[in-house]
Amino acid sequence: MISAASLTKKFGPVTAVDGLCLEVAAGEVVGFLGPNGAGKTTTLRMLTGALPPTSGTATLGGFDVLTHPAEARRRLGYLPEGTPLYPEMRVSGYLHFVARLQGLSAAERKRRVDEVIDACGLAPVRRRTVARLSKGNRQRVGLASTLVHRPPVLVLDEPTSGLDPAQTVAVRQLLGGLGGEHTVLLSSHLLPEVQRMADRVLILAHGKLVASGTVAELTAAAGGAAAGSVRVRVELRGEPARVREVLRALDPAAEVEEAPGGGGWLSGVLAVPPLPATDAREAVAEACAAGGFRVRELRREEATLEAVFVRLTDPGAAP
Ligand SMILES: Nc1ncnc2c1ncn2[C@@H]1O[C@H](COP(=O)(O)OP(=O)(O)OP(=O)(O)O)[C@@H](O)[C@H]1O
Repeated sequence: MISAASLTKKFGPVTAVDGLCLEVAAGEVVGFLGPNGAGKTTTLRMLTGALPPTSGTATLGGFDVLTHPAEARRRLGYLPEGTPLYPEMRVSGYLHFVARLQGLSAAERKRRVDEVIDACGLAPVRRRTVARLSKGNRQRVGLASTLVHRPPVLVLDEPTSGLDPAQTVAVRQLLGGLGGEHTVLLSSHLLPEVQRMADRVLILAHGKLVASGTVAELTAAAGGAAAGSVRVRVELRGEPARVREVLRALDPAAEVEEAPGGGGWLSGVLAVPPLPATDAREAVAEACAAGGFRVRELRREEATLEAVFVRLTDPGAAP
């Protein structure tokens, strides 16, 4: 539904996007992650036809965004960064205006504007001018304007950026309801957001795709990449030097420090290499029992998308 082939953009000496290839299938919700300056906005602008690439092609619903812009745009709802809105217009007037630009008939406009006002929770402010809206409501108007012509493809650049936590939750819920009916590509800095909403994640660094997969696939790969070992966290009580000695027998780099709350409890984090037919936690539990330590917590630490992101986009770790 969305596809890019060898998409490249150079701004003078800066290569913002470097030979990017991607595919988003119909009905998928894909999160687009990357640190500042990775090239996310530039990519989304090229995918939507807002910015011509230096080389490569982008298609929406099978239509090349440069050679068939009208067909491609009809299928697209694009929420650019910092939604441009007309501050002096009223909410419903603005949405009618956008619907007319999208070629909807008068009857369709009336029906669709009412529908998106309801779907986006804008009924209480429909008569307000855009200038008087909160940032969260302005963002909802931006989203409503991308949905008004029922586009199958949505490209959303940082849809929750700058919102307070309550507004973020509301906008996220709104976006959460869009999967299935729409194909969504959404950029974000917020890893938990992407972790919750996206079927699949693309990670961009230095203009190149460095990872693509489901959240589960990427986190599993990150866990495995740490020398195939499993990270285990344990909270225990024992003589600190002896605890260090026992845990470091399992992992020479085990970290041991005072646990939050004090009271003589220590916290240890260690990476246990793969053991034949034994769970890493069992090995730690056995070592603690043999050391005579009292254990109050023992758990496997799952790699988070955050860890994947840091590992893949860290300049020191970048390929
Ligand atoms: N119009 C432009 N002229 C020159 N350089 C640009 C232009 N737009 C973007 N760049 C450069 O291209 C690179 C990628 O920028 P881009 O805005 O696409 O990154 P991003 O991943 O969206 O970052 P952010 O998360 O900060 O929005 C950056 O080095 C940026 O400075």
